[in-house]
Amino acid sequence: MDNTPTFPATKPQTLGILGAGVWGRTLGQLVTQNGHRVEYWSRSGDRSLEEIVTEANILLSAVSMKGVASVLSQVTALGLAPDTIIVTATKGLDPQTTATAAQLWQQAFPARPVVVLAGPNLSKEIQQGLPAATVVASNDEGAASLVQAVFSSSNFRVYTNPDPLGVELGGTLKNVMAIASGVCDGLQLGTNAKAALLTRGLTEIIRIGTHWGAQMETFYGLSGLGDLLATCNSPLSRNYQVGYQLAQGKTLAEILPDLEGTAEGVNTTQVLIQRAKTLQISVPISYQVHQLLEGKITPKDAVEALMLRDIKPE
Ligand SMILES: NC(=O)C1=CN([C@@H]2O[C@H](COP(=O)(O)OP(=O)(O)OC[C@H]3O[C@@H](n4cnc5c(N)ncnc54)[C@H](OP(=O)(O)O)[C@@H]3O)[C@@H](O)[C@H]2O)C=CC1
Ligand SMILES: O=C(CO)COP(=O)(O)O
Repeated sequence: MDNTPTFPATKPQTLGILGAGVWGRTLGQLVTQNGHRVEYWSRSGDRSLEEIVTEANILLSAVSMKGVASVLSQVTALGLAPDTIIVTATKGLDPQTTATAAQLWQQAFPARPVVVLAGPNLSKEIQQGLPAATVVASNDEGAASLVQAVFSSSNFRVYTNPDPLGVELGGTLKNVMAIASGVCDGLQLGTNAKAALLTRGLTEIIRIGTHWGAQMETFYGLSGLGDLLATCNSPLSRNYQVGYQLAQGKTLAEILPDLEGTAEGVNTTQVLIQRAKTLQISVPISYQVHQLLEGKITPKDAVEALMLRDIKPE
């Protein structure tokens, strides 16, 4: 029996990748290896956004959250070809609206398929060709299947999912818990503490996500638990690095300039607390991370505050 893996055949696609940062270039590397054409757009690049948008069958945004609204308004002004599919790989919350990136893209292009790509995807490991898996989620099954075919390879196993909000929130909210995990390891609190933190952190993510309208089961998948485990247990994670260095006594102003790329969890925490307060959702771990990022408490204060909360059933 021939064990050569067979992947869904798809004719060569042209991907326009917005945001030639760490993740954009890593994703571009994956699809180039699969025989597809990639054109990058970056503010410092030599290709115009119009050129990239015009040529793309698939327009993939790997822009960090702080830039999504600006890029989106430029793309909206240009317009898209009728059959262009939008993929968003951003893991963040918009500071102005608290919306996710996919929600902003879908609001701007209501009749067009929007696919969310998220999973346990530390870029450096993927750049080394190490095996990984991810999820592509959309309300449009055909669009998700096409993106699945474009990215699938022997090193990158891609699953589809019909809950784009749950997939995106899993990847977004885990970054808050990654900061907390970095603090946990930076204070050398041990494996028991880390296990308790991740377990309660997943509960908090599910509470927020289902309140937001996502499906509970999505958070037990690759984009939820999977990405939580990868990000919270790796010094490759920028968000983990933020927490670890805060535990060592550094300030955010000292930490952020030295990071490679963007630690989305800093902005996500700020926006999440704002939204949780309005909606009165209990987010004890996120709240302590916020207090820490604001410089209002020390890492040890945060741990003590969580341990001394009123006792309750699990
Ligand atoms: N790195 C990783 O391991 C992973 C990252 N992600 C997510 O991908 C997203 C990007 O992360 P990452 O690539 O690491 O971050 P980087 O900081 O390396 O890249 C961010 C990109 O966003 C672009 N950008 C930022 N602001 C603007 C703006 N105002 N206008 C236009 N472009 C802008 C930058 O463009 P320019 O080049 O023009 O400056 C840059 O290409 C984040 O949401 C992250 O959570 C998801 C999975 C893995
Ligand atoms: O999203 C990621 C892994 O899935 C990358 O995590 P960081 O943004 O914390 O580096």
